[in-house]
Amino acid sequence: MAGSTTNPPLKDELDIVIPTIRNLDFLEMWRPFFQPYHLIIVQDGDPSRTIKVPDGFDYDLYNRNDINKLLGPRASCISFKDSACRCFGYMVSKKKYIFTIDDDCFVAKDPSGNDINALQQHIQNLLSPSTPYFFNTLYDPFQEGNDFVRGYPFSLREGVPTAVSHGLWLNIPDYDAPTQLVKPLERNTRYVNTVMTIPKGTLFPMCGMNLAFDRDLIGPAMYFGLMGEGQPIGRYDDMWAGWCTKVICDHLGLGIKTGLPYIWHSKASNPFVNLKKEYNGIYWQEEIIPFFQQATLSKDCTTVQKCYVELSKQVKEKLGKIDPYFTKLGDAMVTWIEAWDELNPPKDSAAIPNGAAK
Ligand SMILES: O=c1ccn([C@@H]2O[C@H](COP(=O)(O)OP(=O)(O)O[C@H]3O[C@@H](CO)[C@H](O)[C@H]3O)[C@@H](O)[C@H]2O)c(=O)[nH]1
Ligand SMILES: [Mn+2]
Repeated sequence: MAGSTTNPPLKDELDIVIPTIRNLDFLEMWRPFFQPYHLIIVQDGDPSRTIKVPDGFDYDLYNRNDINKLLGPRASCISFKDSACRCFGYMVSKKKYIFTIDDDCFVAKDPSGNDINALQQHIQNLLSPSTPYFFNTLYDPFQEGNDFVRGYPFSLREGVPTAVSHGLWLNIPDYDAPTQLVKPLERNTRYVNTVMTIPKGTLFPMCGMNLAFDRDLIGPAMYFGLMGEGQPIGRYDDMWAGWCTKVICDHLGLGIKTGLPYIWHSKASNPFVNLKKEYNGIYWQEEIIPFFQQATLSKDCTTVQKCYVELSKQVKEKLGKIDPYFTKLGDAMVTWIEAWDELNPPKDSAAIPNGAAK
């Protein structure tokens, strides 16, 4: 195990958010990298269960009683019995950056056999610009030992601020249930040493298990929707957040990167249980994707909150006809923003509303 980082980057500006229904022994493997940072643990399921956190970590733990107490009636927008509950951690954080990781994700090794400090790579991704307007064929021009290739317009080489860093996974890939059922033994052994900006106008399937983002730039868009108990859909929490986030990033001129870092995903969840959770999503997304591909936001939408509320109206209007669920979801999107703004008032009257692009 690599030695702990002597000078942890963004130590006081980043929270690590972990949704959990398990114990948190996985933190032992991450200790050298995570110990300097504050953890926000969102305990899902039965609040009377005690989740044991290994000694030596600085953390806040929130269970369902805490969520209900803090948000009151607005707690209805936070999912129960689904990893979507993690977005509560994004809302209560007071830091500029968030890294979220699942409790069955461990430290992976790079091809040289070194432990990968996923957090450090995410921070590097977030602190360097994105290039959504023109594709660099040598991939991330800001990566050490790389640059823009011939023909890349110099007027575009400054790039745009990076709002999201989407990491990947070795071992158990994030497959949907049908794929998992037909390929139960498939493991991802491919380590691709690159980071890419997702081009403007292109959606992507955002996975929440190894994800980091800039709260000030895009936080209010990171709502993981209504999933789990009482809802007709599950395991589309991160997908929904990713589609809303990408439309808003494109509108506000922000970037999203995918690729490094890798984590080692250790546990395959039950494909039959997953199929029950996903089946509506698999069917509905054939209409949801065109909705997001065609979504446009007016020029008055100058903050993430305004974009998000505008999007919620379109969700109700255009997706509400698929199923009443989307009307409920559209309302929950507004409740989320109300709760976000109540917990995250602008720092001072002159400040740009939280979540607005600088
Ligand atoms: O009801 C629940 C179930 C799980 N959690 C916590 O959420 C993460 C992910 O759980 P798990 O590893 O079992 O799920 P996967 O099928 O591997 O991954 C899915 O979860 C999402 C990504 O995070 C996405 O939908 C899929 O990739 C763990 O930390 C569980 O402890 C929960 O809080 N509540
Ligand atoms: Mn998992």
